[in-house]
Amino acid sequence: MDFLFPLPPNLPPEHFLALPRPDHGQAAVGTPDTSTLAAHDFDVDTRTGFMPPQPPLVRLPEEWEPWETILDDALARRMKLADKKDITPDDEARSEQWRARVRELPIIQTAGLTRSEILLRRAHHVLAWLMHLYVHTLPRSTPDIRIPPPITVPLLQVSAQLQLPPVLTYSDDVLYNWAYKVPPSPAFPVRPPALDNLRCLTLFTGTRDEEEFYLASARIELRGVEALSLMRAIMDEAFLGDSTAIRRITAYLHSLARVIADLTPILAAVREGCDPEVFYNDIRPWFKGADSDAARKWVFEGLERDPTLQEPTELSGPSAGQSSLIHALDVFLGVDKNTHSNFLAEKPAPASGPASPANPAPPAQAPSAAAPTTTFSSAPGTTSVPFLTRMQSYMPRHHRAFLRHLSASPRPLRTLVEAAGDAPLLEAYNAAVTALKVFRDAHVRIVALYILGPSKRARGLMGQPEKGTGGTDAFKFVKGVRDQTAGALLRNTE
Ligand code: HEM
Repeated sequence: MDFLFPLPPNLPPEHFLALPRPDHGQAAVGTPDTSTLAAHDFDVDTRTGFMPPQPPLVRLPEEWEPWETILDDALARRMKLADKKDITPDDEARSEQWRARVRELPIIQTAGLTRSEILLRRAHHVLAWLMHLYVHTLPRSTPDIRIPPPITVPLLQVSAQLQLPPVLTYSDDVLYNWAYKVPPSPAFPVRPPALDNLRCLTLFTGTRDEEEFYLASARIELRGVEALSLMRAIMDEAFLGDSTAIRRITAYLHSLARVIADLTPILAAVREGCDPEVFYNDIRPWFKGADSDAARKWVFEGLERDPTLQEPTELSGPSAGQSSLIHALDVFLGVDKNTHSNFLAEKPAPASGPASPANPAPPAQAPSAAAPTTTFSSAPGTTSVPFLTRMQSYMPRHHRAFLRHLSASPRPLRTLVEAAGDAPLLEAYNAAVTALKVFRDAHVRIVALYILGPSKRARGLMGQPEKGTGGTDAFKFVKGVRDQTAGALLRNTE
């Protein structure tokens, strides 16, 4: 399939977008190979972007069936979060029964999974889900969180292969967690799913609220696919850089602004299917990673059974802050110079070992002149790497490579716009940045509704301050990123 952004239909022949280029024909020597912007190398599909074009695998082969069975069992039991106020001794006994079965699982070899990325992805999905179920059903009185060898060993091995942290990521709960609601007709077996034709494979709570929470992101990923082809078209034109190119880039940027504008109502629609109190009290606690619980350490038992394994250091839970699409928009528009400078300033850096496949190093970050503007502690990090940069190490490695490719563009769009001195181009660039800022305005409102409000109510009900910062830091963080997006608008200096 041709990845070039298709020209709008019914263009009059004299329209500038329809004019033949003066230099069309053979590509000049040194032309950047922007066709790779959505190539196989980056695992970015022309129809589904960062989502796979075919529904993810729903079950591992026989050899790994014990993991699938015990996951099915956990989900069927509808186990309760350990810190639920209404948890009964019966609930506790049922979840302990399940955890005992996990501890008794054999340590299944993972060598046979390494032949296929798709098998590895499903294994990461299943094992990470098992680990979160195990950890968050452990009674609060348990001093340390000990993750048993039947989970630790394969999860760390699979994570090392995928170069992902051994914890639930956005790719586990969004990118590789969907199926068609209604399968496509056999005549069109590989067809990107319509936004309303998606369902999820795995849910902690089995609620529509949880499903709609993941699907909001999935729909944004799918609607955003067009942005990737526009980026490619703009990069091609930027290489040519003549006056026709500037006019075309201007038009493409207005299209990009429209695509980004379409993401905002999709985000806002999460309210129709996901109740804020259900999200805050019943869904979000399952996502917590090791760094959300200052009082208890996560101990990975069985590391000594495989000398290649290392104590993991990156253990935040899943976040849409790991969406490569939104990062790609930031990077392409050059907004990341602002937005990717948000540091965690309050927490001490966790002890971090050397980078390894299981502890993927965050992408290299150019030293930023911008001072940290917000603190953020619901998904903490090191003091030396900003949160959004760190979140890139939670993305599938091909998508990380894609972002690196994008940020290494020899002709960055923002520089081009600044240098061109062309008012319509600058206006079009600002339209795209404004659309992203408007998306983040809506996101700030969502975080207020889903986290800040419920955390305040929880505090009120308890009649005492909630431990930690509640939702305040998350709220400050997303507001900071929104303000930094607005700060990326360019002024017309003419
Ligand atoms: C009920 C829905 C949502 C809630 C409650 C929510 C909450 C949050 C929170 C608390 C953060 C701070 C980082 C963290 O804790 O992980 C965050 C970051 C972020 N979220 Fe969401 N989010 C929601 C939906 C979405 C959706 C659908 C997207 C789109 C893919 C999205 C994209 C992002 C991005 C890109 C960040 C990083 C900050 C930024 O770039 O603006 N969120 N979100």
